[in-house]
Amino acid sequence: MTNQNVIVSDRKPILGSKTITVSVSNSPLFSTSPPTYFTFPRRKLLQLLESNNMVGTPKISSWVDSMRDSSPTRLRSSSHDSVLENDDKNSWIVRFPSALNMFDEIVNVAKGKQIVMFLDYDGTLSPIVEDPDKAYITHEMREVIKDVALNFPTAIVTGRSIDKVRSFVKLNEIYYAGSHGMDIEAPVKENTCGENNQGVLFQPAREFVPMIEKVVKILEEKTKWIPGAMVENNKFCLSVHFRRVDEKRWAALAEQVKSVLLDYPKLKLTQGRKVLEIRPTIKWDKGQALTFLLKSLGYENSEDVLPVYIGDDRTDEDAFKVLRERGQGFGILVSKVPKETNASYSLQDPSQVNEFLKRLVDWKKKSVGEE
Ligand SMILES: O=P(O)(O)OC[C@H]1O[C@H](O[C@H]2O[C@H](CO)[C@@H](O)[C@H](O)[C@H]2O)[C@H](O)[C@@H](O)[C@@H]1O
Repeated sequence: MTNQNVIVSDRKPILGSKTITVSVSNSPLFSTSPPTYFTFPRRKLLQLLESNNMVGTPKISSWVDSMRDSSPTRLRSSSHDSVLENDDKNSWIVRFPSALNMFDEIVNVAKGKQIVMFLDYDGTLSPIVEDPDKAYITHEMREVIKDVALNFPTAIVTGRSIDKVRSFVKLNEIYYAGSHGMDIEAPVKENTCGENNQGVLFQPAREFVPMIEKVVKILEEKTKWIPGAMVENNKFCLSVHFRRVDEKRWAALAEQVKSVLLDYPKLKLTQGRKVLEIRPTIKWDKGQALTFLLKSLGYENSEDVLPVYIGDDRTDEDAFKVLRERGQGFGILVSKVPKETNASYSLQDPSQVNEFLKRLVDWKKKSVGEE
């Protein structure tokens, strides 16, 4: 059986449907001429094609390559020329200058406009740590987010579940967009009886919750023999962490995740920082969540709004891209190393994010005092 004999009729159905139609001609396995069309159960056909090296889905080795490079794509530089690497760094910081150094320019643009603040959580408000359950924010960071929220509409946009991120942030005054924006809640308000009302605004992937729960259980079972692997249920999506897995076992982990995905064509894979993220194939991401929130706040077509999004991860690029396309507001990438990005400015780490937010609050208070 050779590659020339079997043509998968369309690439897309490989990802999305239970069966795949192929055309077959002059194959030793199916000797038919003229070409004949067959429809196969998806999983069976993919296994057959894969075992014959004939399928276009990425091989485990390319999964592992991408896991190795699992922060947002670094700028490639010549492996043998460290001067070029420095040049890359210098030209990168010129293209994406520090938001602290450019603070005056930023607030100049903000004059007379309503800033709306969007903040990613992990790697932006809290430093990246080995144990995802211990990604706490500092007291200082909590205080400054609270101040930001008192001065500007503020949302935390995260891959985590809202419950989890709320347990870290412990603030009621802000919007939360959890599960990569697939779960959006308004600030908690106390009703007349003194009870807290949590306002769910949008959940475009509600029907996926049972599927995610099932896949979490399956993956926990399938990865429990891999030391350090951890599966996190993010409600409308899930994460398979490999930060604490020995690199020698990354291929094995990828195999397990890939085998599960074959059974769930309505789920897709994305990647974050040392994490494989599995989520519904629906067209919804942090960028769409940002657009949704601006609309909910009444700024859909406003000229007088300045959305600012601060984030560190690949998934934040969807929001940076939306801002670039709107030609309104800007993204700030949190990174110590040059990376491909749609952001406009950069900050190095959560402590610089803290400083930037503080300066923004001080500027706002001062400008209100001057009015
Ligand atoms: O959108 P985010 O708020 O950035 O969430 C993305 C993922 O963040 C978390 O994982 C990352 O942070 C962990 C704690 O520092 C770290 O151990 C892990 O390696 C990082 O990938 C979170 O646990 C994931 O569920 C989110 O998808």
